[in-house]
Amino acid sequence: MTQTYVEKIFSNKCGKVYSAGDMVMAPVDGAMIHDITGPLAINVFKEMGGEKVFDPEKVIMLFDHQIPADSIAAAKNHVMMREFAKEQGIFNYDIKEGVCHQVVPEKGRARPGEIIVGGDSHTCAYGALGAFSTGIGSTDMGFVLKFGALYFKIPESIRLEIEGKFPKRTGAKDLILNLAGDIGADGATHKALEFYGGTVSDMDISGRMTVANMAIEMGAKAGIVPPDAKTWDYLSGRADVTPFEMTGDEDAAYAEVRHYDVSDLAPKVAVPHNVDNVVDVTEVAGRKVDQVFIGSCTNGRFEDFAEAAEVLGDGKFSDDLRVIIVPASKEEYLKVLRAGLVEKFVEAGALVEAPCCGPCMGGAFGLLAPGEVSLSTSNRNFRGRQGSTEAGVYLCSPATAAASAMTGVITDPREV
Ligand SMILES: CC(C)[C@H](C(=O)O)[C@@H](O)C(=O)O
Ligand code: SF4
Repeated sequence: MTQTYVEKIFSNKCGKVYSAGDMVMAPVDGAMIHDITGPLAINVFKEMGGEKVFDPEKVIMLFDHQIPADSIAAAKNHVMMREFAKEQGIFNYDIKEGVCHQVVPEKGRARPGEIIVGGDSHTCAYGALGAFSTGIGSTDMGFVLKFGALYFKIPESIRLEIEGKFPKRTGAKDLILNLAGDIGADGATHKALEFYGGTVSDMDISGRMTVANMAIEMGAKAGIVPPDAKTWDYLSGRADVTPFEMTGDEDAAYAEVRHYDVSDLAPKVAVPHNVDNVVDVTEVAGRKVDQVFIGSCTNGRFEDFAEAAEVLGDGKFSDDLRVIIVPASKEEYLKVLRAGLVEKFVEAGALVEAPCCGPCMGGAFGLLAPGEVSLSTSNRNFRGRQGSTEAGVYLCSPATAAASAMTGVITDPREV
């Protein structure tokens, strides 16, 4: 019998052969809570009569959205969660490590074949390491904290076969924006995306994280790259793992198989106010930008900043806009720092901030005024996402962001 990768994960975890569509109560290997949704989940846990969490070692707690506390309400949430962590014996990364979706993989807390849930929609990011990981609501999270398991309807998978070599200054972000444009914001609702093909094998873990991260922008429950040597390499020294082989069978009952060739891919931009509103950069080139944000769980890694730095060369950022650079984690921040990129970006005119979500969600800082335009390497451009509902957010790759930051208008990075 053949199975998709997702069907294999659930069958292994639940000890019986299951297929897409089946409802199962599956144990979770990890439950991530952060400063925004964590307090709600803890309240639900208590309302359910919860006294002790199912396993403190499997609960991952950190603060990333509003750090350091940007309001009294945020500070109170942090206090409440710190107390809960202490009382439950949960290790709390607090404000020290960075954005949840970077920190969880980095700390070796998402592994191939595991089922991980998180109180955040981009939890699908850990699919980059072959885990079935998905975002859940706070009521479900309260239940998970108590019981360590959750009802899942095993999703059907869409098999994506990606081939070809990325042309100059295009990469993982352009690919996933292209897929979002093609599949649409609800084209994969209740399904999982499974990524295969030479392009995906060649992609480093950073690129796979960019791709898996945005699966939810097509409505998908998960976006998964089955493990290979790169996955095990990334995990060695981070987690106690023994490599194994597991992949979706080619002739499994996929909802759909789609083929893509990236050899002719152009740098892509998602235009306000929807992620699937995707065009080639050439179509919007020349539009004025007020703020450039390079960071977030989608593109806040060393590889992303190295790409931006390569485009920047010895140049400067335009005086007509603000450039905000925020590494996604302490580990990534230190890599950027040690490579001399912080100095380079600061000299070029950027603000480099400590690891956090930053302007991505219009939470802590870097908000836009009415009429302003942001160019952002993050994953969402909904109306009001980064401040005023009268502002516009364009999404792009770090290369496009850097090229545009130098000119002050949306710029094709291939021309810099
Ligand atoms: C605050 C949080 C619940 C939210 C999410 O679930 O994704 C945020 O991280 C986002 O990116 O919109
Ligand atoms: S960086 Fe943005 S997308 Fe990622 S978790 Fe934070 S707010 Fe959500």
